[in-house]
Parts: sequence; C-alpha cells; structure tokens
Amino acid sequence: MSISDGDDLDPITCPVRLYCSQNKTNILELPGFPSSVKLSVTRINYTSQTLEISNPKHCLPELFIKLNYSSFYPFRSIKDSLGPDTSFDDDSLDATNCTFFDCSSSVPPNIPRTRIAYEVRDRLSCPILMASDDDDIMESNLVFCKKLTRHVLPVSACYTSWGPLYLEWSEKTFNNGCFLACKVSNKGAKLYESIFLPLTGAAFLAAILGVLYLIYSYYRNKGEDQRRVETFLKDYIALNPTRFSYADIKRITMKFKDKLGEGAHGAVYKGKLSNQILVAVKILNTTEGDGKEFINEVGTMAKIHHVNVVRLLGYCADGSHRALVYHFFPKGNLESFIAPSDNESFLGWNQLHQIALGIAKGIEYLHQGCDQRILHFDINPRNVLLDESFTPKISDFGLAKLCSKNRSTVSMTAARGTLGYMAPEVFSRNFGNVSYKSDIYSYGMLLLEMVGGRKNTNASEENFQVLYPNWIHSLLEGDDTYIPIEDDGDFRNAKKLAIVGLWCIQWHPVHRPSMKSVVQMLEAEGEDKLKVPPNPFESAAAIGSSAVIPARCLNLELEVIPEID
Ligand SMILES: Nc1ncnc2c1ncn2[C@@H]1O[C@H](COP(=O)(O)OP(=O)(O)OP(=O)(O)O)[C@@H](O)[C@H]1O
Repeated sequence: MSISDGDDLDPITCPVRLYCSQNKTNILELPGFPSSVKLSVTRINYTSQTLEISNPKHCLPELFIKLNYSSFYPFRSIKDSLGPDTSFDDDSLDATNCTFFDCSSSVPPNIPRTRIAYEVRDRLSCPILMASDDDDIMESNLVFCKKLTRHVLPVSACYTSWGPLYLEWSEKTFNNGCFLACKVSNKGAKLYESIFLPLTGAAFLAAILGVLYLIYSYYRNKGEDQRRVETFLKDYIALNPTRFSYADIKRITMKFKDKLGEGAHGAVYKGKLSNQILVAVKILNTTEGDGKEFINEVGTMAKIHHVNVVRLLGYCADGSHRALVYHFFPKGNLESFIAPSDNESFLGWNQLHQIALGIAKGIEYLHQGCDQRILHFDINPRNVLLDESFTPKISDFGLAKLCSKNRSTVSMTAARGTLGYMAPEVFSRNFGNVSYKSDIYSYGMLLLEMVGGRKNTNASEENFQVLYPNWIHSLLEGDDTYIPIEDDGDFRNAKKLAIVGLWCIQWHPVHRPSMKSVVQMLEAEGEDKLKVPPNPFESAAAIGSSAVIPARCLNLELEVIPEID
C-alpha cells in the first residue's frame, strides 16, 4: 500500500485515478470541469469488481455537476453492488440527460412519496438536485427550484443524490498503474482488519509458536533424557549413584503414574530411565532440613555393591524432596512366594534354599564386607526383592545403622524393625545388647517362615496357630507331615533351613551364629551333621501347653522394659 495525494500519478496517463490519501482513505479522482472531482471510496469489492462511492457531505450532485458521462470512464455506473444496469457493450442504455436544480430557496408544503420527494426532503442539507429526462418535474416539485445546467451522466449517477454510487470496473482497469488502492474504510472491513485479521494472525502465530514449542520441548526433553541416561551410565560404571532433580524424578516416574506400593517411609513408583533401564523410585515422606544427613547416608549406601543387596542407582535431594532410585525387580518381594495363595507359585525347596543362601550372603556382606559394619534392623520377607532369576536382593535401608566394625554393640534410642522379626534385645535392652546378632534373629525368623509358610498353605485354621519353633521341632523329629516333601532332597533342604533358622532365633544373642557360620551351614553338604539347637521357646511352650501362640505374636507378649542408655 502506498500513500499519496494523487500527484505522483500523471493526469495525462491517469485521467481517472485511485490512490490512498494521507488519512488512508481511497480517493477516486475523476476529470471534471472546471476542475477534477475527488470522490471517497468507501468499499472495494474485488470479487464483484465494484467500488462504492459516497460523499461525506451526502450531496453527490454538488460534485456530479462538474462531471459528465466520459468522466467516469473506464468505470460503469451500476444500480448497486450486485450488478450493472446494463452490459458493458451498450453505452447508450447507461447514459441519460441529467438536469441540475438549485432548490436552496424552495421547500414545498406537501411532499409526495416519490424518489425526488425524498431528495427534496433533504434539500436543506443538499440543495442541489438532479433529475433525468424521465422524471416528472411537476410531480417532484422541482418547478419551485432554479434550473442550473444539463449534461449527460451515467443513469445511476443521475439517480443518486446523497449516495452511495456504485461503479463497476473491468479486468484491465486496475492493471494500468493508475489505481493504487489502500484499505477500504468500511465498517466490516475495519472490523475484519482490526479484529479478525489480527486475531487470525495471532491465532496463526500462536499455532506456529505452539508447534515450535512442542518441537523444541520434544527435542529438549529428548536431550534431557539423553543427558540423564548418559550421566547415569557414567555414574553407574564408576559405581556412583546419580543425583537427580525433582523434575527428573517426575519425568522418570511419568508423574508418579505407576505405584508399586507403600512402606512406612514413603511410596514406591515404577519408572523408566530409558527404554532399557527400568527403575523403582522410593519417594521418602517429606523431610525438613538441608538434606546433608540424607546425602551422607546415601553416600554410604552407594558404596554397597553386592549381588544380594539392592544397588542404589540414584537419589534426589531437591528442596524438601527426597527420593531413592533402585533397579526395578519385576518379581516383587519374597513375601508373596513364601506363603503363596496357590501351590503353583511355590518355588520348590531347592530354589528356597538358594534364596536363603543369597540373603545370608547379602547380610554377611553388610556385616563384614564394607568399611563400616552396616546393621539392617529390618530383615523380613517384604524387604527381600527378587530379580528375574529369583536372585534375592536385600532392600530398604531406611532403618539401617552404620557402626564401627570393632564395636560389637550399638546404642539405640528406640526399638526399630518389624514385629515378628525383631530380636528380643531390640525390643527391650533387658534381653541383652543390640548388635549385628539382632539381624541374625530377624533372618532366623525369615527362614522359619520360609519353612512354615508351606505349612500355612496346606493347614487348617487350627494348625495355622501352631507355634513355629515348636512345630519346626516336631518337623525335625519327624512327627509332622504337613510340609510338602516330595523327595529326600526336598526334606534335606527344608530341614537344613529349619535347623539354621532355629539357631538364629536363639533367645540370647551370643548363642546365635554369625552370618559367616550361617552361610557355611547352608552350604555344607548333608543336614545330618547339623546339630538341632535347644527349643528357644521351650519355657513359653511349656507355659502354654496347648502351644497355640504363633512366634510373631509371642514377641508382642513380651513385657516392654524402658531403655536405660
Ligand atoms: N526395586 C523394586 N522393584 C520392584 N518393586 C519394589 C522395589 N522396591 C520396592 N518395591 C515394592 O514396593 C512396595 C513398597 O516397598 P517399601 O520398601 O517402601 O515398603 P515395605 O518394605 O513394604 O514396607 P516398609 O518400608 O515399611 O518396610 C513393596 O511392595 C515392594 O515390593
């Protein structure tokens, strides 16, 4: 769009010209006598190829008085925007003799309802009127007006007193360089241009920006995923845990979509580091503080690398958010395999024996294999996870305590662990000092449950309530028939687990074996050489001769004696 006053268009080559004025209105300038006439173009319709002409003063005759028929060339006057009066080829039908009257000093008393009459009504604002040869001068009361001049005009022009006038153009008209239109200032176009166009433009821009943002965030996320996996792999090879931001954790767990379960310290979610690396993310219950302690603890746990201990792959300490990232183990925890609801999930005695041995080796490593002795304090079947090949992995170090290897006992201000697996001395110091032997007790209970769990599935309600250790003793003496023993191998494995379990749950910590001895016992050929220990609950069993209290409940029966240190 170019803005001009029309002077840059040569009047010789462009006798009729259209240009965009300084106030951005299209002006159609027509050659007239004694000077050219400037008409306002209120609308340009490029589809129907029409112009709408009006005079801001609503008095076109004032302007038309200077024009004649040829002034309009190459335009044709039409009735309205819908179509021409006549075809382009028949000029004679489009022209008429048009007489101009000055009616400024005459207002007739009775105005008939004719076209001219309406024009008369507007005399005050537009005192010049036009009439064609076809108009009845009498009827239109023009007899009271002063006749000015008469010349040929397009028919429609002569019938238009206050506008608008419609002009039509042919194809080539706008291609001769004399027509440099700007925007047309009609209301619709204004609306279109001021609201719709900007809106569509904005929507289009927003859509483009949206698409660009999606592409950007896709590649950024992809880049971030890539970066995270690369950092992880580097850390993994260097045996270090990766530190993740909370945003990373959200992405890894797909906004905590798949919950695996919930423990005492927080919920566990399944996640993905990449398509190949599946993880379980434990979101610890909201904590306060700067997380230094947590990072120290994580740092120690990060050094634990054993095939039977869950390896910490990463952690998050971001504001008050704390999370731990582990490998994902599809078989879940050992609990569901110890007392499965259907016999088909029974892993077999050989497999159970292997699992028991794996757990023992994991605990032995924690007790002896690290710089510092690590006491777990929460060994139980739920904290043993199984990988695809049923290799056990000790998990959940939330209650673990680090202590110097040359200290045989540790101080604890509160009982910790899971009832039923908790050693008596952890429950109350009156039973002795807390030490690594407390983990041995928990492990012993786990072994007995592995053996006894089989009985639970086959037993009646009455048999279910048999005191484990007593029942295990009966088993060892050959009095029990509930255990699903199919061959000698089965019997030997079950018996071995039972004997080792009984040793581990000895009442007094000093009577319990170390994990090293446990591993040796489990690996030793033949269970015959293993001595059956005294029944640790003999006195309790004697008191309740009906022996209907399960071992787990027995712990609950213990009198709680407050801690002294
Ligand atoms: N790495 C993992 N792979 C697969 N499942 C897991 C993993 N870690 C934990 N889970 C599952 O998530 C659930 C919750 O585990 P979590 O260790 O928090 O609780 P818990 O051991 O059941 O209870 P608590 O923490 O009180 O001892 C359990 O069902 C557990 O089997």
